[in-house]
Amino acid sequence: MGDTGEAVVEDEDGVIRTRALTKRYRGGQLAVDGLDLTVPAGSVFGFLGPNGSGKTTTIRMLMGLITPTSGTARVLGRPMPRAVQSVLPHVGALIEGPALYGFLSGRENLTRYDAADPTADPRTRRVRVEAALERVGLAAAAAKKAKAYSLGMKQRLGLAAALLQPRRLLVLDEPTNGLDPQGMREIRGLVRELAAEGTTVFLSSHLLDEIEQVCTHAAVMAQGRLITQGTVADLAAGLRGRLVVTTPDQAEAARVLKERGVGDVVVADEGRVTADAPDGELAELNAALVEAGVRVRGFGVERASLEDAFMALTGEGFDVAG
Ligand SMILES: Nc1ncnc2c1ncn2[C@@H]1O[C@H](COP(=O)(O)OP(=O)(O)OP(=O)(O)O)[C@@H](O)[C@H]1O
Repeated sequence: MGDTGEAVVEDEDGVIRTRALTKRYRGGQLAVDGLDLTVPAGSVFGFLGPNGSGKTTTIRMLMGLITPTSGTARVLGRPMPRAVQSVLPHVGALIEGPALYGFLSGRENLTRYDAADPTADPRTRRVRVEAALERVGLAAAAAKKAKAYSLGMKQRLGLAAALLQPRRLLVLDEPTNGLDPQGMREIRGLVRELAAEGTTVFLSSHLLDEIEQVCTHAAVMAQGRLITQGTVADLAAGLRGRLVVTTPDQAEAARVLKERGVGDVVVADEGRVTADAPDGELAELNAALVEAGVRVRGFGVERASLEDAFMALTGEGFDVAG
């Protein structure tokens, strides 16, 4: 809306930056509550939270589709929704499933998308469309009608549409939702490739392992609020792992561990004894167990997962289903 004069710049404070971003829907629902988000350039940023935690609402504000109730959002250094016209050409988005014409082929759908972009040169349209089809692995199925596509193929076609132009930022809302494991792998592989080429990718997910597999950074949402954000490694490392000893001699193992000053020793199920990961040498502890006659069948530290981090932070489980 008029604010297209300044060039889009790389904001050193992040490709996406929100401050106290808040959305209260008309019905009174506080969907996003005071969100401060910083997405570094070049990151694959996972926006994680259970269903209804405010992810889609945030993405819709970032893309200028809805107006915040209060607070600010900057994308590529420009304020949204004010600078929507200068920002969106640099952003590829896949939100709530792509809108496709079922009676048109994949290729024809992409051609339509490209033609709807006033900045796209019609003379090079064919080349762009073929390159995008190739990119997402749909070249062989390009002549098929979109209604005959599987969910995964439709999702890939949506991604192809987002990739018709080189993008600085890709915003993907639950890109693997409803896909089978093979489809998920393909989308994740594509995300990794795009990131390797320097595109910042912001993707929402309610799947913790997905975030752990593809993201460098993550933010965790619950009930409209940001719980934490940072590198995925730091989020999990913020929690110490658990020592896990597998043995038929659980009571004796527990006694030895306590004697050695190991904290929070718990006799668990399946012949396991767990405890805080110790500071000292693990081999010595193992030797002490063996020396005391404990039959050690397994011994090691289990790394804390993002799911552990989420539970530690919220005191709640994560709805990994769905
Ligand atoms: N248009 C709307 N009007 C009123 N309330 C809404 C609207 N859209 C979403 N909400 C509510 O806002 C909250 C956040 O929803 P949102 O869709 O942003 O969450 P989400 O994390 O994206 O979840 P999902 O993964 O289910 O899409 C929910 O309580 C939801 O019911």
